[in-house]
Amino acid sequence: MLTQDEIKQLVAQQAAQLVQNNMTVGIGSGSTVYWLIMELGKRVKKGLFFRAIPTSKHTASLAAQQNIALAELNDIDRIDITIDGADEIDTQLQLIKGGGGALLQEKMVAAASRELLILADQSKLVPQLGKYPLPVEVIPFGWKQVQRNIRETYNVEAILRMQDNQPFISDHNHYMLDCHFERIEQPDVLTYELNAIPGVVDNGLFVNMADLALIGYPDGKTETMHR
Ligand SMILES: O=C[C@H](O)[C@H](O)[C@H](O)COP(=O)(O)O
Repeated sequence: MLTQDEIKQLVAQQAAQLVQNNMTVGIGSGSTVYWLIMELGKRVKKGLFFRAIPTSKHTASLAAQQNIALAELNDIDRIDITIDGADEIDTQLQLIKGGGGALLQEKMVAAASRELLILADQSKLVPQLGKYPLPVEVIPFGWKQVQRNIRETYNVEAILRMQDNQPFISDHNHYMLDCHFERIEQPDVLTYELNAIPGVVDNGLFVNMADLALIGYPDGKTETMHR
């Protein structure tokens, strides 16, 4: 039986084979994507050339260490494929992302992509989104008003994410509220409502964005899901 980390490596190895010469590729963030970057680094060493649009500072730095060519989202027209992880995936391939704090750039890069492929181990598959606390990225000014608004509107806990006893700061200098919905009945409605609250920058629901998901299992099998 494979460990969770070995499953992440397995799906990353398969996904890395999809990258072809001269493609423009969005590279997600997180521990699954770490293995993707390592695999792509090996292929770059053997002569593969592609442009990567990173979704976080951390991904940019890992990719640079692997000699992967980086490009800015502003400098390209369309991205051929983006490969990313997720915190939860439902059967319709709706997602919760942002557990690592990178949801804003991830969503922008995904939106500019012809195809979004999600890599995950089976523990991320859920019948309904919401057990994983939904990250909501907010500007620091007046963030408690956003917290109060979410608490009162939805009767859920919205907890300020902390790191080293300080508020967690995203790559774009925002705070993160982790919202314990437990059950999200209508992700399409919720994402719209949350993003309409003044002070919210974006939230971790990725609705109708993923085209494919590659799911890995402890027995070493993988499954491709389509939306
Ligand atoms: O902000 C982080 C991203 O949305 C990640 O893709 C997500 O948290 C999954 O990360 P991991 O592969 O480490 O479980």
